[in-house]
Amino acid sequence: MSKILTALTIAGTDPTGGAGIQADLKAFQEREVFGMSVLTSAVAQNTCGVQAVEHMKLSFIEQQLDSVFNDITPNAIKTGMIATNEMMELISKYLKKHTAIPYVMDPVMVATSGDALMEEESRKVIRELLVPLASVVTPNLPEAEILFEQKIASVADMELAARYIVNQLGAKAAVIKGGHLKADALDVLYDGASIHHLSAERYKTKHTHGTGCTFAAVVTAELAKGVTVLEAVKLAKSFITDAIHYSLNLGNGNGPTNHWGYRLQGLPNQGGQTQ
Ligand SMILES: Nc1ncnc2c1ncn2[C@@H]1O[C@H](COP(=O)(O)OP(=O)(O)OP(=O)(O)O)[C@@H](O)[C@H]1O
Ligand SMILES: Cc1ncc(CO)c(N)n1
Repeated sequence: MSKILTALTIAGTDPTGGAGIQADLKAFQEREVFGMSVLTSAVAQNTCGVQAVEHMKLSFIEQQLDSVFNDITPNAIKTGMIATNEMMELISKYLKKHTAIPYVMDPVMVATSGDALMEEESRKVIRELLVPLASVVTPNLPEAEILFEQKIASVADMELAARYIVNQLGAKAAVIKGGHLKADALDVLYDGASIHHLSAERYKTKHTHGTGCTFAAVVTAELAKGVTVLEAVKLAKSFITDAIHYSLNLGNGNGPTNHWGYRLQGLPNQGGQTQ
């Protein structure tokens, strides 16, 4: 029998299931990697926005990490919402003990709705503590501008930002997601050796809640299988494109993507809401 692969997400929740831990676990499952999760913050949110946030006590986050690592060592780790400096310090200490495990760092700062998911003063700390440990960092454009400390106004700037995150901040790779661009959905990857452009048709849809979480979770699941960052990111790009294309039209705001959209590839878009 082949070995069962596992992935761990360390992140916040979305009770409506489109983003955060829930999205990560669905994506892991779709990629046939056994999903595990450590909760950092419980977030009362839905497709319309964030209503309230409760942070877990640091000691309880540590206990959850111990529960996982004392029993099942994950083949890959992803972090999503880490709201405070203290959480970042704790998690970075933990990751430093496990540097052989591929680590995908999604620098979650703001929800699709515009609500803040990280304290303002932690934006510097995440650069210093977590970025250097990452196998790949997956910022969207606003997050990349914060890490790069410069405006990103062109594809050339995206390339510079990706190189900066690797060469200056110490990550092994960085993919700047272009979901917030006007033209095609172009993502720019620097894997430490070369720049790669991953482009897909931009769907005209408001249902993009949790796209970033889902994308990074697929990268994590693929890295658990031992593929290269380039292969993992290509697969994630294809997965998220289908998840957006076969969207579900759930909720009253920015709805979730379809985590099983990838399985519908080539089929007509039955309930899809892309116009
Ligand atoms: N309308 C769209 N059509 C096609 N691809 C898209 C669209 N919007 C986003 N994407 C793709 O989805 C992935 C996630 O990108 P995005 O920049 O939206 O992440 P994000 O802002 O972190 O997501 P979120 O905060 O909603 O979880 C990228 O591969 C991006 O190119
Ligand atoms: C918990 C959580 N993580 C990440 C995002 C970004 O999509 C979100 N909305 N909620």
